[in-house]
Amino acid sequence: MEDSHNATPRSNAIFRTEGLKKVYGEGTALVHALRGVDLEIPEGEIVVLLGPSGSGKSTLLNIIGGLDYASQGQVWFRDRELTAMTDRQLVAYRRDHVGFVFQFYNLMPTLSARENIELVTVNARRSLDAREALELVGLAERVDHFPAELSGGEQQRVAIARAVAKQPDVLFCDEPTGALDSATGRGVLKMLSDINRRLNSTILIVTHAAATAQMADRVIHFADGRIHEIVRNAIRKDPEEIDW
Ligand SMILES: Nc1ncnc2c1ncn2[C@@H]1O[C@H](COP(=O)(O)OP(=O)(O)OP(=O)(O)O)[C@@H](O)[C@H]1O
Repeated sequence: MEDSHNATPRSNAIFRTEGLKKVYGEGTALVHALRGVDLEIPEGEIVVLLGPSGSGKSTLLNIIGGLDYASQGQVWFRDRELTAMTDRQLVAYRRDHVGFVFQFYNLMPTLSARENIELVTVNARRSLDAREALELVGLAERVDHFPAELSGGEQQRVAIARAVAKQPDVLFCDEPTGALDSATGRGVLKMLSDINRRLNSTILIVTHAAATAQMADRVIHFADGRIHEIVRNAIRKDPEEIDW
């Protein structure tokens, strides 16, 4: 990644925000999606963001993930200020450091599982090959299958393999189990928990499923564009041990 602004000293936080605000729209149609968020996320943790619909969770994820711009305030990734980066630097940040997993998988329907993964690893600095990535999610035998030949849970596992193939420092997961039944969703969360252990990736999960909080190191409760409460779990449960 290219150098950007180094205004503050390094801490063990992978992300830090100060006074982060986001306003959508203009004139009388203003929406205050983030109203001043101060946050530190330590390296290597699983962090779950919970909160009512419209409280700003996805907005926060998108800004930290370099997909959207803040209106005010600052965000640091390690010692680099994301909010001071140019578009080109943000592209490099996403390419080199970040993986995304969305609710609806976002796989290319005309490409096989292998090709979907190779599409994103072709420019990556250090990547697993498609088969290795699919092995991580238990789908190595489906490497030549197309999305339409896979169940929803399997498609989400391919999407996770695609996100982790770049060996990102951080995985952003926006409602990763929102389109899945609970047993399949539990399997997907187990994959994320295993990836956190094996690759040491920091994982941020936005979800409506409150029980997911039990698999986290840290739970951020959001309300009305602000952090309402942060809870640190003494014990992190395996998704298979959680009472859903
Ligand atoms: N592109 C946009 N333009 C205008 N308003 C937006 C835009 N994106 C989000 N909003 C508004 O910002 C607020 C926060 O939305 P956000 O999607 O971050 O909430 P959320 O907590 O993730 O909600 P959900 O759980 O329903 O996904 C909402 O009022 C939403 O309508």
